[in-house]
Amino acid sequence: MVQVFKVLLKSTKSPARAHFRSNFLDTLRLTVRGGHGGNGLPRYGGVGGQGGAVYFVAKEGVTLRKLAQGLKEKRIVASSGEDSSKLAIFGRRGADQRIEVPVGVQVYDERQQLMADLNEEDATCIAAGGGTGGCTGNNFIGRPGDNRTVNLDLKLIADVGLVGFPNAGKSTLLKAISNAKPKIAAYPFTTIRPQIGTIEYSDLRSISVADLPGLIEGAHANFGMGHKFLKHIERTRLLLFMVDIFGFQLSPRHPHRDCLTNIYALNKELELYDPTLLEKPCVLLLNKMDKDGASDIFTRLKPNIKDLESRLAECPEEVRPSRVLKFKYILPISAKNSARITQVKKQLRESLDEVAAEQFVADGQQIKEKLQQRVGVIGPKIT
Ligand SMILES: Nc1nc2c(ncn2[C@@H]2O[C@H](COP(=O)(O)OP(=O)(O)OP(=O)(O)O)[C@@H](O)[C@H]2O)c(=O)[nH]1
Ligand SMILES: [Mg+2]
Repeated sequence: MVQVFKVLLKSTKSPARAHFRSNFLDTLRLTVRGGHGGNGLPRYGGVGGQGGAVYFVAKEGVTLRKLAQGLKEKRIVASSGEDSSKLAIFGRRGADQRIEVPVGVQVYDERQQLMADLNEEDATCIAAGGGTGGCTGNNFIGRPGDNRTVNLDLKLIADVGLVGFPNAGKSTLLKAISNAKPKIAAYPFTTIRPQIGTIEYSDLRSISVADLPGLIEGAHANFGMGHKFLKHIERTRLLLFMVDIFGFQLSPRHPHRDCLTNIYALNKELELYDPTLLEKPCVLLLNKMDKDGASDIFTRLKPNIKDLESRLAECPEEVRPSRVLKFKYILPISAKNSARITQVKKQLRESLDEVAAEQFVADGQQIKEKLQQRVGVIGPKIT
């Protein structure tokens, strides 16, 4: 495996290397400690102040890089509670440490257990609680606060996630349909960090689209920082697959794969990373239709792309998925010439509405089942 990765690194020149060196920060490890509880005063029954807590608050506009740069050290300690004294029988509570983190951060403890998913503005979680102040229950000796290492893992939240191999034209499309201004170039790995663009509709509705760096085969096994990017797909509601109608070849050392095989290969990467991703609603765009010969390829492959099962047996084994994707729509486009861009926008909106309607029905069903369980056998039947 390592060997394959080395070959891959060698064969993909500077842009790929830039990709691997990318310093986009989407994880951050911090040590957090709640303040120590103040001591009580046994003679007077005085209670020590509670130690301060370290807590995280999700805020738009904050990035993990800014957060890391703003911290003096990666250890955040809240203040201790004050001891009880003759003049202050109830010791003052220690000051909290309030840390702003980006919206979309998940907080994990040292055992990789999820502590909190801060997926909306102002969502809050206590990372380390303060120690109790000294009182009768603890012989008037203040307790230490929680002390742990936490991992902040940022997963972007967007309505739509763009998925494809490098150079397919994902960023070109994002530029054409949204307010984003991504870098576009004729070599793989131009996009080295996820970027979100917003599509504005005339009725003031807006949809967010995440442009993700191109995947490579083996991304599921973390080649090409695959996990770093695949994880962002998890939180999108719709996957927008994009392939070059002429196929793709990562480097002369790699096989050239036609458009159909690339669809299978993307399918397989997602399946290996997390098979539940295949259940997400998805749309397929076949790009670069402006180039000579594109229509012929499209006409030839269209029936097979529509029914991915039909040629699955001929797909090379290393990229053959065990379960194929079911696209809601398949659209041939030219992102560069903005051909069929209006249709893409329309389809994305319609597909998201369908997803929302399906979710609504599913939620309703779930509520009904819960009510049914509560009412039990003696209650009225809910229809
Ligand atoms: N002819 C043609 N070229 C296109 C089209 N869309 C994109 N390109 C070209 O394809 C190349 C790659 O485009 P990008 O938008 O950077 O591709 P990408 O998928 O974002 O690539 P990565 O960021 O490396 O994953 C650029 O040279 C684009 O000008 C298209 O519709 N037609
Ligand atoms: Mg790009």
